[in-house]
Amino acid sequence: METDLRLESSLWIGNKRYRAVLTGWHLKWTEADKKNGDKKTVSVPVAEVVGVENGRVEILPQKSVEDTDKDFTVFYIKRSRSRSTYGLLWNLGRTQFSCPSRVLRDQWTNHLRTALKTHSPLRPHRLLVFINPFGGKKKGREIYHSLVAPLFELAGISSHVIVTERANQARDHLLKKDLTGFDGVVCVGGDGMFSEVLHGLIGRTQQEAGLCETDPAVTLQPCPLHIGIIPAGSTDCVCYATVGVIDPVSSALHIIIGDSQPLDVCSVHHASTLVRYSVSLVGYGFYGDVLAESEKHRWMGPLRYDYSGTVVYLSNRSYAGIVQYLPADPLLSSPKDKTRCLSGCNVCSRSTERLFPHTSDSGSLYSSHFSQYSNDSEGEWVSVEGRFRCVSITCMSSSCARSPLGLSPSAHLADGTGDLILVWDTHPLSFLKFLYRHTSTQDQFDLPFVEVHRVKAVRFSLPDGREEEVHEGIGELNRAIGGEEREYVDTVSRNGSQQQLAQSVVERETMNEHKTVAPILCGLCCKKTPAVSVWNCDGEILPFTEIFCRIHGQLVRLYARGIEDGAAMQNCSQESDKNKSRCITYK
Ligand SMILES: Nc1ncnc2c1ncn2[C@@H]1O[C@H](COP(=O)(O)OP(=O)(O)OP(=O)(O)O)[C@@H](O)[C@H]1O
Repeated sequence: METDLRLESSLWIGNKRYRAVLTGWHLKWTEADKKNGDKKTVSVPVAEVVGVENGRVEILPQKSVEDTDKDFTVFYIKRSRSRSTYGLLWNLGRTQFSCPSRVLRDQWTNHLRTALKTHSPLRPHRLLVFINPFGGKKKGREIYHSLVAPLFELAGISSHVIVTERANQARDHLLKKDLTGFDGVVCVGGDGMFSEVLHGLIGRTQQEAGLCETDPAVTLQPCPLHIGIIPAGSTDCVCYATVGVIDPVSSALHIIIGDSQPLDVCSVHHASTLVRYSVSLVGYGFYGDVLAESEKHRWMGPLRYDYSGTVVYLSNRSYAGIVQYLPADPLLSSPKDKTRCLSGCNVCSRSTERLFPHTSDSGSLYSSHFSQYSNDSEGEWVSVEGRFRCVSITCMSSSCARSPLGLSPSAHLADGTGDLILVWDTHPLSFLKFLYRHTSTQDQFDLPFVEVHRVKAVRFSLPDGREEEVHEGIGELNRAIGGEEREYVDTVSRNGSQQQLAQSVVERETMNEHKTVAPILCGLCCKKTPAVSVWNCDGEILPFTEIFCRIHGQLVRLYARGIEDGAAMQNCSQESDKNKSRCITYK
């Protein structure tokens, strides 16, 4: 096949002559009229060619076509470093080639298109796109139509676009409508919009497999459709943690070339109900309180998180609880091993083999049924009890622009585990040190009051005597979200119901007679300290305090590849000409 696709000839870029070679896996061009030592070669992997067009064509920022019959334009991925982020920005590279004849031009374009089909079989052809017009700065529509749609068109992807008119529309669509013919689902919005798509796709997959999502003991079926995220929200945490940059063009290019990044998902249950799915943070104590407080100040915009963080910090709260966890195999990895889960991560690759041992291709991966959890449940549960500043479970590093290394810098995207972070009650200044370390490169786990464990499942309950009081709170919260306990607890909306939830949390705080930690300072913080906090689940308040969390290894797949190591790529680009074919470099 490689020999069939091989093509070699002289081509011109401007008035310079190049020797161009298509080998099947790479398109390379080298200046022809220079001495050997001065010759520069550009090598583009075929897998990273976005499209090939006849004529002299420009796509971004505006499409323009000059239809000449001896020219063709190749579009491909070009990387650049971003000053503010760890990952690499992907831009649309473009080179216009001229041929001596139309016949040769057609030969080049045909060969390149055939090579694309042969060597990039996982590229999507048809996508279902949901745009939240109200996410972030309300620019979702503009971002999609000006930056993303032209790239999809160039790559020959057809898309069915739905601009949402209400919260949960995307989730409901995915749960109920015909999805035949789609290769993936793209959400244009923030983490809330991603969560809608996540819930819709996981729910739909289990429905079709006849599995009961609400039962924590059931091993869920991985979703067959990929998810693409075009960041257009306020925080875009999931995009940052899986692509390394928050940039719509980079994300669109990952979708186009059919990148595939498996992702672990944490299911959160209360008794026999499924409460929610999470991919980044399930946090009790500080993170729950900050979310509840911030919901009261939505009018402040993104500033509300800083304000609420300060208020909650000053109120100096800690909460009693019992945490039970099922440790993951310590021989595989550790949350303190100082490694980072980057593109091509070995730990995650080995996990794919471990989680799906009888599958060699992605098609059968989705059709088999697994028993990963039943083996794990034979392990030993560990139980700890005490007062905590916060209890957090995260399935990924949860890095973001503010905390570039994240809540758990060595967490993996797809190893079937989560990291449980326990911050015991401590002096306010020590806790401040812990929080501050998230913004620097200092190790936030290297503190005597912090523990971190790699886990498969976590159970949180309240010490004896607290349950009744909490159930009253749950009843109150359930009334706030509109009635009795439901099998599937609907906490997805960040709008009305979420505000009511926050309000009822506040009411609960002021009604509460339990005061366990003396407030420091005054004014803001002289409210009575509540006996229980709330859970923050990927930015939503959960209506239950006692929960059970289970990590489902590689339950979904994103059009992403994890964070590319910018430093390594740079070293690669400094390699000698001889080694360049091994590196993904462009000039
Ligand atoms: N048309 C709509 N009207 C109102 N709410 C919507 C609509 N479409 C989606 N939503 C809801 O809006 C919520 C927030 O959207 P989104 O996540 O896109 O933006 P964001 O909150 O600004 O960003 P982030 O989640 O990254 O902080 C989501 O939970 C989603 O369910």
